[in-house]
Amino acid sequence: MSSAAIKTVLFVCGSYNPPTNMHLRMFELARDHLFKLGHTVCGGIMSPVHDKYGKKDLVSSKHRCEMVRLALEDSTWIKLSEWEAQQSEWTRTRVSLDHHEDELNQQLDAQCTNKTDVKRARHDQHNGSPRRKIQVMFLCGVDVLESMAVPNLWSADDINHIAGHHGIVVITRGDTNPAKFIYQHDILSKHMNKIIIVNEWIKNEISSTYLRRALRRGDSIKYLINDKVEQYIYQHGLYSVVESPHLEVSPILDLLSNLNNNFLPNGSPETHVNAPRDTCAQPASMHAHSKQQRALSRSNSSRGTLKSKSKVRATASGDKYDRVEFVIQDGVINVISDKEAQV
Ligand SMILES: Nc1ncnc2c1ncn2[C@@H]1O[C@H](COP(=O)(O)OP(=O)(O)OP(=O)(O)O)[C@@H](O)[C@H]1O
Ligand SMILES: NC(=O)c1ccc[n+]([C@@H]2O[C@H](COP(=O)(O)O)[C@@H](O)[C@H]2O)c1
Repeated sequence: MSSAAIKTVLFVCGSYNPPTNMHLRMFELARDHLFKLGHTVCGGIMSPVHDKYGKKDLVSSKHRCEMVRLALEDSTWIKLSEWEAQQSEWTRTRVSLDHHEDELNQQLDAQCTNKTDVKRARHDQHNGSPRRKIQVMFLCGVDVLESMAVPNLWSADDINHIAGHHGIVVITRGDTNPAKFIYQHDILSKHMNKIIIVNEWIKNEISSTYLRRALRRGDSIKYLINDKVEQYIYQHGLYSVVESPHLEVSPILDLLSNLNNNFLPNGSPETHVNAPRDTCAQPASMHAHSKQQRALSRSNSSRGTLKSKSKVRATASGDKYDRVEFVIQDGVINVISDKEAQV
C-alpha cells in the first residue's frame, strides 16, 4: 500500500494547560509538510492528559477539555479526544496512540459494507494483524522527543513502537537540533526513516507556561490564545488570574471612534496620551504606568496615528474608575483628572 493510500491522522497528547495558538499551529505546519511528502492527512486529534499526570499547576481535565473544545470550534479537521482524560489513571502515550488507531480502523471497517473490501482487508495481513487503513502518527514538539532520553520516563519498548509503528512528526522549538538528537538516540536512530522533522522557521516560543505566568501577573494574553478560551479562563478564574486586563473603557472607545471622523487625513502630529498627575509622560503605547493609562493605551494602541483638527474635552468612566477627564488638542490626549472610584 503506498503512503498516499494510507490515511494519516495526527495525534498530539499534552497538558493543554491552557491550549495556545501554537498547539493548533503545530497541526497546520505538520499537515503542510506531510502533504508535500505525499501523505494524505485526513484528521488531527488533541488529547489532554489525565489529571493524575500530576504536572505542576495542572487545572482539572474538565476545564482543559472544555478549553480545547472551544479552541477547536473553528477547525474543520482537528478534534478533541477526551479518552485519556476519562480513564481511571494516566495513560502511556503508546497505549493512547494504539487505542485511537484501532478505534478509527475498526470504525472504518464497520462502515465497509462491501464484502469484497472486508475480504481484501482480511487478506491484506501484515505481521499477523489486518493492514491498517488509517495510520495515527505521533506529532510533538522537540521537547517531548528529547524527553525520550530522560531515564525511566519512556520505556524502550514504547519508543520503539511509537517510532517504528506509528511514526513521529516533530516540530522544532527554540534552538534545538532534533536531527542530532535522533542520531544520538539508539532506538530513534533505528527508525530515522519514520521520523519527520518539520522546521518552524518563524520561531514561536508561545507556551502554556508563558501564558500562565502572564495571567498571574494580570498581563494580556490576547492574540496568543483563542478569544473564547481567553474568556473561559477569566470566567472561571483559572490560573490565579489576578484581574481581567480588559478594563471597561467603551465610552472612551466610542469617543475616539467619533473623533476619528473629525481628524484630518494628513499632516498633524501623532497622538500621545500624556500621563496623569506625576507619572512619567510617555507615549501610552510605550509604557503604561497606571491602570488608567493601560486602559487608554489599549483603546489607542490599535488605532495608529490620529490627526486632530480640533480641541475636544470629554469624560469617560469604566468599571474601576468613576471618571476620567481628558482634553484632545493637536493630536495629544491630556488626562486632566482620573479619580478612582471608592469601593
Ligand atoms: N511553541 C511550541 N513549538 C513547538 N511545539 C510546541 C510548542 N508549544 C507546545 N508544543 C508541543 O505541544 C505538545 C503539547 O504541549 P503541552 O501542553 O504538554 O506543553 P507546553 O505547551 O510546552 O506546556 P507547558 O508550558 O505547560 O509545559 C507538546 O508536544 C509540545 O512539545
Ligand atoms: N512514557 C510515556 O508515555 C510518556 C512520558 C512522558 C510524557 N508523556 C506524554 O507527553 C505529553 C506531554 O508531557 P509533558 O507536558 O510532561 O512534556 C503528555 O501527554 C504525557 O502523557 C508520555
